[in-house]
Amino acid sequence: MNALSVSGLTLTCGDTTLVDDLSFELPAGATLGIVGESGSGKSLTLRSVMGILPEAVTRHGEIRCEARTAMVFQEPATALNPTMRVGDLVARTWRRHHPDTSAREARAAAAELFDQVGIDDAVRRLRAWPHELSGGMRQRVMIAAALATDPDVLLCDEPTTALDVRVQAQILQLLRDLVSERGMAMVFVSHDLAVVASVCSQILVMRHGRLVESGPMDRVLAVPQEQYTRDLLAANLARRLADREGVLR
Ligand SMILES: Nc1ncnc2c1ncn2[C@@H]1O[C@H](COP(=O)(O)OP(=O)(O)OP(=O)(O)O)[C@@H](O)[C@H]1O
Repeated sequence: MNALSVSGLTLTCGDTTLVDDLSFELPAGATLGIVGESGSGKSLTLRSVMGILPEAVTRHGEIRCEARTAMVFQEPATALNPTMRVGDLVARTWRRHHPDTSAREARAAAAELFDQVGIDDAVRRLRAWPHELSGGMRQRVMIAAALATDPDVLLCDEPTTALDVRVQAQILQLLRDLVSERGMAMVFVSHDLAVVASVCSQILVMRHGRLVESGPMDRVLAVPQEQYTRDLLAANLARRLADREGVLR
């Protein structure tokens, strides 16, 4: 059964085509990475699924999604409301999706979610303001808020790009654990092929709003069919090696 099915998705802004006839399917519980350079249409594709496209963008094509979706964004600093304690954000989100629960139950659920996403001393941290937390902790709060809606599909838009490499690895590990524990499907967007390869078993490569190639991660990485995918792989390897030199220097 598919959690998500996208068919002939085309997005335009005036005369400009931003995403061109994109089709893909996401089986329940599967993990799909969407990669491509900046401007290739990855974020807009996710936003189409979530139903939060910018006003100027027009959508054609069909998106079938019976499953509950939740989205995690790149910049937890801007996605979090600075005037709301992080526990209140998660408890409110929980309550919106579990309307029969009391405020006390919602708070207990928020503490439980904080615990699940690896926030230490969860009950005390409920009272923290966003600015009191590190980038990694803020992203954990955003993931807890997404989980408060009991999603079947987690949509991640470059969730680790703003984080340093060590914290990035921790958040990727957390996402891997959550996906396997909850049997959730995930679509993970990144310009970084290595990041996507570490959390997803399927890959979809995009360029200029079009599908370049897609398939099982292992096959596409081992035997890329398209020159663009080969170039992406080479660029990724070069960047990783440069990072390594930086570390060794
Ligand atoms: N609100 C908008 N109005 C008009 N065009 C937009 C809007 N948002 C994005 N675009 C354009 O749509 C194209 C795809 O953007 P999108 O953000 O989906 O790319 P992306 O692959 O996610 O890149 P990035 O990694 O830089 O976010 C780009 O050319 C971008 O300039």
